Amino acid sequence: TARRKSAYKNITRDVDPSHKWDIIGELGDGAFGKVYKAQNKENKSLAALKQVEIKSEEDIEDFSVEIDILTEFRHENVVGLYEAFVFDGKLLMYIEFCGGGAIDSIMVDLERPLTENQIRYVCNKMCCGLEFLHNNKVIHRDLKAGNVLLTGEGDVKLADFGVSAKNTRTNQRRDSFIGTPYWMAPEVIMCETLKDSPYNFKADIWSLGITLIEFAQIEPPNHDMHPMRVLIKIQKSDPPSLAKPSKWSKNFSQFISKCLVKNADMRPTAAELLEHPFIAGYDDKKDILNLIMESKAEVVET
Ligand SMILES: COc1ccc(Nc2ncnc(-c3cccnc3Nc3cc(NC(=O)c4cccc(C(F)(F)F)c4)ccc3C)n2)cc1
Repeated sequence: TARRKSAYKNITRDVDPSHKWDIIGELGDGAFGKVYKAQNKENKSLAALKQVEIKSEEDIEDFSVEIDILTEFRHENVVGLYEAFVFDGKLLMYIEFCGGGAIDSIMVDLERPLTENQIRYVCNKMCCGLEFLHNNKVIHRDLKAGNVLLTGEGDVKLADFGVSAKNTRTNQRRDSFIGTPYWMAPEVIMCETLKDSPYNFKADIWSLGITLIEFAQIEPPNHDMHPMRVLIKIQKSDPPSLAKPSKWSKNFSQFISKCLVKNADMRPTAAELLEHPFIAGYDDKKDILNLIMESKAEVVET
């Protein structure tokens, strides 16, 4: 099938990756497969390596969507794929390594939320990445602080460590796997937009709004509720907002309220959000660089 061809296009088969890449550490045991830190033998560049057991061609199909997205749609605010291999019954993906890690881990390590200026910078870059993905018909589906990576140079990269974005292009969902509910837009839960695709890209705009509250408060709204209860609450309740609005600028509260509109059609696009005074032209990475230095220093101490 055409799809199978594209899977080959971006995957190197029957070549042993260890000729090119050394494994130099472990990044954690993800929801599926293991994730390592790897270094390119020639140019010394660093990668995050995900290895997954491959039992059948079907398994490769699953990952080919993700590999096609990361290979074909390259953007400075989306993680980049160096290369993918199928070798010795395993699929291996080498992703450019982001030295700062994920923003949820940074907030947990430092035991504090981001400042408003850090949020403005990260939000601006997330909207750039989202605009790019949406223009290429890619819906992220699982935006949250845990899927926003920082590089050592203070760049912001959208990632997806979950299972949701794999079928992005085909919109077929192999299993009716439902993502983490806290960030889920009302219509995604309701699936009222089922007539076209279960999601449209405006769901990412809602999740962006929830992620901004998470940046400001370390946890998303309703984090203390049971996930099943949250599904009902998100549908029934008015959109959430900042717990202590007086702590934040009017622009910030207003930006969030523009994202958190229950009617998806009334939500702005990422491109429109880039014009909002909260983030328009805000490009000062100073505060984010300080955050990364502190977070790295903190790790060294412990
Ligand atoms: C514990 O401390 C750290 C320190 C640094 C890092 N840095 C880092 N940098 C790059 N990737 C990773 C990573 C960590 C755990 C699991 N996977 C990681 N990257 C990765 C991402 C993907 N795929 C995506 O991010 C992805 C998949 C579908 C869609 C999309 C998007 F929509 F965003 F384009 C993105 C595939 C394979 C890998 C190895 N981790 C992580 C943890």
